[in-house]
Amino acid sequence: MVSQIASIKPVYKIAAIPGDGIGAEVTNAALKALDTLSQSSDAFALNVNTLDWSSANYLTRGWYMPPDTWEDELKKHDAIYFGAVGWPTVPDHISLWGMMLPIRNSMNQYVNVRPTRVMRGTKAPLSQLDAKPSDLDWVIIRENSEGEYAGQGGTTHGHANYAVATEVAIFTRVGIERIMRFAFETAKSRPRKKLTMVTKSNAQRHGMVLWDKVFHMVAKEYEGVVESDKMLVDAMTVRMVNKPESLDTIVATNLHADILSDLAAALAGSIGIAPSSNLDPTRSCPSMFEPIHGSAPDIAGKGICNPVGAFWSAAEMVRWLGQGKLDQVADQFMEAIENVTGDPKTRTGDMGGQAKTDEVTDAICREIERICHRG
Ligand SMILES: NC(=O)C1=CN([C@@H]2O[C@H](COP(=O)(O)OP(=O)(O)OC[C@H]3O[C@@H](n4cnc5c(N)ncnc54)[C@H](O)[C@@H]3O)[C@@H](O)[C@H]2O)C=CC1
Ligand SMILES: CC(=O)C(=O)O
Ligand SMILES: [K+]
Ligand SMILES: [Mn+2]
Repeated sequence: MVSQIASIKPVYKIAAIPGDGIGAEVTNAALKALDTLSQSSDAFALNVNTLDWSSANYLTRGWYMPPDTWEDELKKHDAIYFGAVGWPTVPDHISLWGMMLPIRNSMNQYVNVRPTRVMRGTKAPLSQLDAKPSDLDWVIIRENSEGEYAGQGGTTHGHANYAVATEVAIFTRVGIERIMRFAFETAKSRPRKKLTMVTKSNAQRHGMVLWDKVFHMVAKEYEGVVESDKMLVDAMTVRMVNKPESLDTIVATNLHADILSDLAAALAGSIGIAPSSNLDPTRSCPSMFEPIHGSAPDIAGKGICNPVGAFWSAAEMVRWLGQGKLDQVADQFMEAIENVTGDPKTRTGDMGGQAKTDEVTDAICREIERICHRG
């Protein structure tokens, strides 16, 4: 699907789904930065197809994604760039199940990679506990296709005061094994070669126990290569705060990793800086890149949201698309991001500054141009 210009520069087709609230604001910022990066680096080009799938349009059209055609539509692209979905006018379970979760499921995006580290210029709450910025440098590998978000369950007597509802978590051997292998490979690729596996296998005695069992099985194959250990999720929150330097790569279920990654982002300074990659490691479907935060209705429309998590997600998209050939360009993008977070004048309110989203975006674009033209 990737075409070439003058037989050297790859052109990638991107489906951009800005979605709701600040999702749209940060997507707009990320697309500007990506445009600057592609032109300044001259290493790739993007053909961006923006899809108007949102809660506002759901309310008038009755659908988030066009029924029957959305899967084929998305599969025409090399990657998906996503903002966020969710707005107070639509129940959150309708919006999440109207767009984001079906995409993750249908596009075989069974891995969600969530790196966190303390970016230059960030005031991490952990520093009050004498932790150094370098003490927090983690990658959370989130199981993204089943577990607590499998969508199984139901409601009986929903309108009665004796209503019954079930929410069934699903853990499959195949699902666990593939996420464990991905996590061990990620840990192996990082300098510390260290993996911590998180469950709640004391209280939850079936699915979580299967997680432990498959983890120990896969761990044997990495003996002497990757150091690994196991934590219960409640104690894990304590370790993240008190001993951040003892962690590197972390693997956890859909729900646990969702929660732990918001905690990780807050410990690193702000939820506004954290990225995520929803990956189909088989590359048979487009992978999806989005900041970990939601639509933030409390600050939407004010032009003050932090676009850094969206930029970092965009850098990860470039890295994924390039399959090794665009790593240098993605690194230049990251260098630009940290130069901008490092400057107090270009930090948004969540990072203790006063800059507007547009000012940060302009600064990033200038920095990208400077870095790419430097040499
Ligand atoms: N992947 C997605 O599309 C996600 C969607 N949601 C949806 O988003 C809506 C709001 O959810 P919340 O629980 O409030 O989570 P949220 O992540 O949208 O916001 C939580 C808090 O963090 C702040 N925040 C988030 N991103 C920020 C940024 N870039 N810059 C500065 N501050 C930022 C917000 O202002 C808010 O105070 C809901 O409808 C929810 O279902 C939530 C999480 C992920
Ligand atoms: C839904 C949500 O909160 C997440 O994917 O992070
Ligand atoms: K998001
Ligand atoms: Mn979340």
